[in-house]
Amino acid sequence: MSFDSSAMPWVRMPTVHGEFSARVFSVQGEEHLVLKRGDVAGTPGVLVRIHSECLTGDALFSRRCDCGPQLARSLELLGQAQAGVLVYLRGQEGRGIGLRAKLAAYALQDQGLDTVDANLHLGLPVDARSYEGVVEILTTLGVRQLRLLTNNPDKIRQLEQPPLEIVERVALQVAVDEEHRAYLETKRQRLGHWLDL
Ligand SMILES: Nc1nc2c(ncn2[C@@H]2O[C@H](COP(=O)(O)OP(=O)(O)OP(=O)(O)O)[C@@H](O)[C@H]2O)c(=O)[nH]1
Ligand SMILES: [Zn+2]
Repeated sequence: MSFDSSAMPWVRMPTVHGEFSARVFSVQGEEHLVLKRGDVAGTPGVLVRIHSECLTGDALFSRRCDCGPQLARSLELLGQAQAGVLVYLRGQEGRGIGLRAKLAAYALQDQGLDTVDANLHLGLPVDARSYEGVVEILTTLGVRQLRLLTNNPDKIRQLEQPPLEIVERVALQVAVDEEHRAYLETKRQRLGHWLDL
Protein backbone atom coordinates (compact mmCIF):
# COMPACT_ATOMS: atom_id res chain seq x y z
CA MET A 1 0.00 0.00 0.00
CA SER A 2 1.46 3.39 -0.93
CA PHE A 3 1.28 6.43 1.30
CA ASP A 4 -0.63 9.41 -0.11
CA SER A 5 0.51 12.43 1.85
CA SER A 6 -2.11 14.69 0.25
CA ALA A 7 -4.75 12.66 2.10
CA MET A 8 -3.03 13.30 5.40
CA PRO A 9 -5.68 13.53 8.13
CA TRP A 10 -5.78 15.71 11.22
CA VAL A 11 -5.06 13.66 14.32
CA ARG A 12 -5.74 14.40 17.96
CA MET A 13 -2.66 15.81 19.70
CA PRO A 14 -3.14 16.18 23.43
CA THR A 15 -0.23 18.11 24.99
CA VAL A 16 0.66 19.29 28.47
CA HIS A 17 -0.51 22.71 27.25
CA GLY A 18 -3.91 21.51 26.06
CA GLU A 19 -5.63 19.71 23.24
CA PHE A 20 -4.60 20.33 19.61
CA SER A 21 -5.09 18.70 16.22
CA ALA A 22 -1.95 17.85 14.27
CA ARG A 23 -1.26 17.51 10.56
CA VAL A 24 1.75 17.36 8.30
CA PHE A 25 2.04 19.73 5.33
CA SER A 26 4.67 18.80 2.76
CA VAL A 27 6.20 21.86 1.12
CA GLN A 28 9.19 21.65 -1.22
CA GLY A 29 10.36 18.36 0.23
CA GLU A 30 10.02 19.38 3.89
CA GLU A 31 7.45 17.87 6.25
CA HIS A 32 6.21 20.74 8.39
CA LEU A 33 4.07 19.97 11.41
CA VAL A 34 1.00 22.07 12.16
CA LEU A 35 -0.80 22.07 15.49
CA LYS A 36 -4.24 23.66 15.38
CA ARG A 37 -6.62 24.61 18.12
CA GLY A 38 -10.27 25.60 17.66
CA ASP A 39 -11.92 26.85 14.50
CA VAL A 40 -9.35 28.96 12.63
CA ALA A 41 -10.97 29.33 9.19
CA GLY A 42 -12.17 32.89 8.75
CA THR A 43 -11.82 33.59 12.49
CA PRO A 44 -10.48 37.10 13.16
CA GLY A 45 -7.35 37.38 15.30
CA VAL A 46 -6.17 33.76 15.23
CA LEU A 47 -3.07 33.42 17.44
CA VAL A 48 -0.21 32.07 15.30
CA ARG A 49 3.34 30.94 16.09
CA ILE A 50 5.72 30.20 13.23
CA HIS A 51 8.58 28.30 14.85
CA SER A 52 11.85 27.48 13.09
CA GLU A 53 13.25 24.09 13.95
CA CYS A 54 16.08 24.16 16.49
CA LEU A 55 16.92 20.60 17.52
CA THR A 56 19.37 21.65 20.21
CA GLY A 57 17.03 24.20 21.78
CA ASP A 58 13.60 22.67 21.17
CA ALA A 59 14.35 19.04 22.01
CA LEU A 60 17.61 19.00 23.95
CA PHE A 61 17.16 21.99 26.28
CA SER A 62 20.24 23.86 24.99
CA ARG A 63 20.75 27.19 26.74
CA ARG A 64 22.68 28.71 23.81
CA CYS A 65 19.44 30.14 22.38
CA ASP A 66 15.92 31.00 23.53
CA CYS A 67 14.15 28.64 21.09
CA GLY A 68 13.10 25.97 23.61
CA PRO A 69 11.48 28.35 26.12
CA GLN A 70 9.87 30.27 23.22
CA LEU A 71 8.32 27.05 21.91
CA ALA A 72 7.03 26.10 25.36
CA ARG A 73 5.61 29.61 25.95
CA SER A 74 3.96 29.58 22.52
CA LEU A 75 2.21 26.29 23.22
CA GLU A 76 1.12 27.58 26.61
CA LEU A 77 -0.45 30.68 25.03
CA LEU A 78 -1.95 28.72 22.15
CA GLY A 79 -3.38 26.23 24.63
CA GLN A 80 -5.32 29.08 26.23
CA ALA A 81 -6.51 30.55 22.93
CA GLN A 82 -9.92 30.01 21.33
CA ALA A 83 -8.30 29.70 17.91
CA GLY A 84 -4.62 29.14 17.33
CA VAL A 85 -2.01 27.61 15.05
CA LEU A 86 1.59 26.51 15.54
CA VAL A 87 3.55 25.92 12.35
CA TYR A 88 6.70 23.99 13.20
CA LEU A 89 9.01 24.57 10.27
CA ARG A 90 11.44 21.80 9.47
CA GLY A 91 14.56 22.44 7.40
CA GLN A 92 15.14 25.82 9.01
CA GLU A 93 17.88 24.80 11.43
CA GLY A 94 20.35 27.57 12.14
CA ARG A 95 18.16 30.18 10.41
CA GLY A 96 18.20 27.97 7.32
CA ILE A 97 21.89 26.97 7.13
CA GLY A 98 21.38 23.48 8.59
CA LEU A 99 22.42 21.73 11.79
CA ARG A 100 26.02 20.98 10.81
CA ALA A 101 26.65 24.62 9.81
CA LYS A 102 24.90 25.88 12.95
CA LEU A 103 27.33 23.89 15.09
CA ALA A 104 30.24 25.21 12.99
CA ALA A 105 28.86 28.70 13.70
CA TYR A 106 28.70 27.87 17.40
CA ALA A 107 32.39 26.90 17.30
CA LEU A 108 33.18 30.34 15.85
CA GLN A 109 30.99 32.00 18.48
CA ASP A 110 33.05 30.21 21.14
CA GLN A 111 36.06 32.01 19.65
CA GLY A 112 34.37 35.39 20.01
CA LEU A 113 32.35 35.98 16.84
CA ASP A 114 28.70 36.92 17.26
CA THR A 115 25.83 34.94 15.71
CA VAL A 116 25.72 37.18 12.62
CA ASP A 117 29.46 37.26 11.88
CA ALA A 118 29.78 33.52 12.51
CA ASN A 119 27.38 32.75 9.64
CA LEU A 120 29.14 35.29 7.39
CA HIS A 121 32.54 33.87 8.26
CA LEU A 122 31.34 30.49 7.01
CA GLY A 123 30.31 32.11 3.71
CA LEU A 124 26.64 31.56 4.57
CA PRO A 125 23.69 33.95 4.75
CA VAL A 126 22.82 35.49 8.11
CA ASP A 127 19.24 34.33 7.64
CA ALA A 128 18.36 32.00 4.74
CA ARG A 129 14.77 31.37 5.76
CA SER A 130 11.81 31.87 3.47
CA TYR A 131 8.20 31.84 4.62
CA GLU A 132 6.43 31.22 1.30
CA GLY A 133 5.37 27.76 2.45
CA VAL A 134 3.88 29.26 5.58
CA VAL A 135 1.68 31.64 3.60
CA GLU A 136 0.49 28.60 1.63
CA ILE A 137 -0.21 26.56 4.78
CA LEU A 138 -2.06 29.34 6.61
CA THR A 139 -4.09 30.17 3.51
CA THR A 140 -5.04 26.50 3.12
CA LEU A 141 -6.22 26.52 6.74
CA GLY A 142 -8.45 29.51 5.96
CA VAL A 143 -6.50 31.81 8.30
CA ARG A 144 -6.84 35.44 7.23
CA GLN A 145 -6.42 37.85 10.16
CA LEU A 146 -3.79 36.76 12.61
CA ARG A 147 -1.96 37.79 15.74
CA LEU A 148 1.64 36.71 15.34
CA LEU A 149 3.82 35.57 18.22
CA THR A 150 7.28 36.90 17.38
CA ASN A 151 10.05 39.37 18.19
CA ASN A 152 11.39 39.26 14.64
CA PRO A 153 10.49 42.20 12.35
CA ASP A 154 11.67 40.31 9.25
CA LYS A 155 9.18 37.52 9.90
CA ILE A 156 6.35 40.08 9.95
CA ARG A 157 7.60 41.67 6.72
CA GLN A 158 7.77 38.31 4.95
CA LEU A 159 4.39 37.06 6.18
CA GLU A 160 2.45 40.25 5.49
CA GLN A 161 1.21 38.94 2.16
CA PRO A 162 -2.38 38.85 0.89
CA PRO A 163 -4.67 37.23 1.86
CA LEU A 164 -2.90 37.21 5.24
CA GLU A 165 -3.25 40.24 7.47
CA ILE A 166 -1.21 40.55 10.67
CA VAL A 167 -3.46 42.56 12.96
CA GLU A 168 -1.20 42.35 16.00
CA ARG A 169 2.31 41.36 16.98
CA VAL A 170 2.32 39.46 20.26
CA ALA A 171 5.71 39.69 22.02
CA LEU A 172 7.35 36.35 22.77
CA GLN A 173 9.96 37.27 25.30
CA VAL A 174 11.07 34.58 27.73
CA ALA A 175 13.39 34.75 30.74
CA VAL A 176 16.90 35.74 29.72
CA ASP A 177 19.49 33.06 30.42
CA GLU A 178 23.05 34.30 31.02
CA GLU A 179 24.21 31.60 28.57
CA HIS A 180 22.41 33.40 25.73
CA ARG A 181 22.22 37.03 26.83
CA ALA A 182 24.93 38.08 24.35
CA TYR A 183 23.17 36.15 21.56
CA LEU A 184 19.93 38.02 22.26
CA GLU A 185 21.81 41.33 22.45
CA THR A 186 23.22 40.67 18.98
CA LYS A 187 19.75 39.87 17.65
CA ARG A 188 18.46 43.10 19.13
CA GLN A 189 21.31 45.26 17.81
CA ARG A 190 22.09 43.68 14.46
CA LEU A 191 18.87 41.94 13.40
CA GLY A 192 16.43 44.48 14.87
CA HIS A 193 14.54 42.03 17.11
CA TRP A 194 12.17 43.65 19.60
CA LEU A 195 13.76 42.49 22.85
CA ASP A 196 13.83 44.10 26.24
CA LEU A 197 17.07 42.94 27.84
N1 LIG B 1 22.99 30.29 12.50
C1 LIG B 1 22.54 30.28 13.76
N2 LIG B 1 21.27 29.93 13.96
C2 LIG B 1 20.82 29.91 15.21
C3 LIG B 1 21.62 30.26 16.31
N3 LIG B 1 20.87 30.14 17.44
C4 LIG B 1 19.65 29.74 17.03
N4 LIG B 1 19.60 29.59 15.71
C5 LIG B 1 18.48 29.25 14.84
O1 LIG B 1 17.64 30.36 14.77
C6 LIG B 1 16.34 29.96 14.44
C7 LIG B 1 15.38 30.67 15.35
O2 LIG B 1 15.54 32.00 15.06
P1 LIG B 1 15.42 33.17 16.11
O3 LIG B 1 16.19 34.34 15.56
O4 LIG B 1 15.75 32.66 17.49
O5 LIG B 1 13.94 33.51 16.19
P2 LIG B 1 13.01 33.94 15.02
O6 LIG B 1 12.25 32.70 14.65
O7 LIG B 1 13.77 34.62 13.92
O8 LIG B 1 12.15 35.05 15.71
P3 LIG B 1 11.06 34.89 16.84
O9 LIG B 1 9.78 34.73 16.10
O10 LIG B 1 11.13 36.13 17.62
O11 LIG B 1 11.41 33.67 17.65
C8 LIG B 1 16.32 28.44 14.55
O12 LIG B 1 16.38 27.94 13.22
C9 LIG B 1 17.62 28.12 15.28
O13 LIG B 1 18.17 26.89 14.88
C10 LIG B 1 22.96 30.66 16.06
O14 LIG B 1 23.72 31.03 16.95
N5 LIG B 1 23.37 30.64 14.76
ZN1 LIG C 1 17.68 27.68 19.04
